[in-house]
Amino acid sequence: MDSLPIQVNGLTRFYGKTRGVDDLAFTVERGEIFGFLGPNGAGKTTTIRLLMGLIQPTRGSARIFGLDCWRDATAVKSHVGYVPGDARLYEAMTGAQFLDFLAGFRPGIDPARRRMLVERFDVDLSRTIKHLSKGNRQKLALVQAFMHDPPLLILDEPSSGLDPLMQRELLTFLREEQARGKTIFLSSHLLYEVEQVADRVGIIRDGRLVAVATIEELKRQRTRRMEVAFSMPIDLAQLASVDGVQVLQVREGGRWVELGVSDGLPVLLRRLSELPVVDLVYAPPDLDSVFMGYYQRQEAITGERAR
Ligand SMILES: Nc1ncnc2c1ncn2[C@@H]1O[C@H](COP(=O)(O)OP(=O)(O)OP(=O)(O)O)[C@@H](O)[C@H]1O
Repeated sequence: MDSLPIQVNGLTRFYGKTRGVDDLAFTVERGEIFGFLGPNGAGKTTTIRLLMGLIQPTRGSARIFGLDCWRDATAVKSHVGYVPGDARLYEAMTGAQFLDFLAGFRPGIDPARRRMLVERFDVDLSRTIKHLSKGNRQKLALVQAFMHDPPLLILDEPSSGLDPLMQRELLTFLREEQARGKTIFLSSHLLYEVEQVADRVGIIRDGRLVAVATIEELKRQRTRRMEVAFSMPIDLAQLASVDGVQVLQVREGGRWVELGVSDGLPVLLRRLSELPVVDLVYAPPDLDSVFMGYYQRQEAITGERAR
């Protein structure tokens, strides 16, 4: 298998008149973790369903290891571990029966690997699936995707429903799989999650790819929000003069400020340490600030052209 794990070209899918995704183009290299980021309804699940050959493109193509995702869908599936966004499992089976059932289609599964995954993700195999909580179903969906040890993992919001501890465990596991040479396509609407593991990200909004960037580039684009409360009004100039810091809002007569931090955190912290801080919230990086960065840059480019 010399071909790229994923190669997408002009990929377009409409649902009647509704745009699912429009003219997507990107590749995923062997051995990388590629984050696929976008808000709800952006087109992540549509893209993944096209990759898995579950729906047909309106135009364009998607290839996995050189195979056409629609025409060669059966062959594609044997190379991929897939966690669907809405894990619809066989309700009447127990977890163990479900894994046995799937193993029937995928000969050669190593029982030790299956046991390791069940333990690691702490899956209760004895209960009927319809009686499992959302998180426990999700964990079972992870085990079935990783069980046959495929070279490519396609994961549609795999951490949804998992508690924070298990979310972290999943990210650790993905890094280990990458170290074993696996390629991972990870969709998420959580920037801070993707930032922890991905090498590159594709950002999708309203069905269109806004950008493909390395994590370093992405981090340069985004701003994080910080709220700081003080015991008395402060001189804002001390904060506003830090490079990479913007004062977004001031309330309570200068005793509460909201800052946008794109750079300069160490300098900012030194300044704050000299001020009468009583409380501080540093929000996780969010997707909106990334979009803002890209739109501002886009406007700057188009503005320059118009001049
Ligand atoms: N079966 C369908 N029929 C009609 N429209 C659909 C269908 N599936 C998706 N869409 C539409 O396509 C667009 C992209 O949806 P998609 O589910 O791919 O987004 P998403 O990024 O996965 O969002 P979420 O995170 O909410 O699952 C949305 O406008 C959605 O309403």
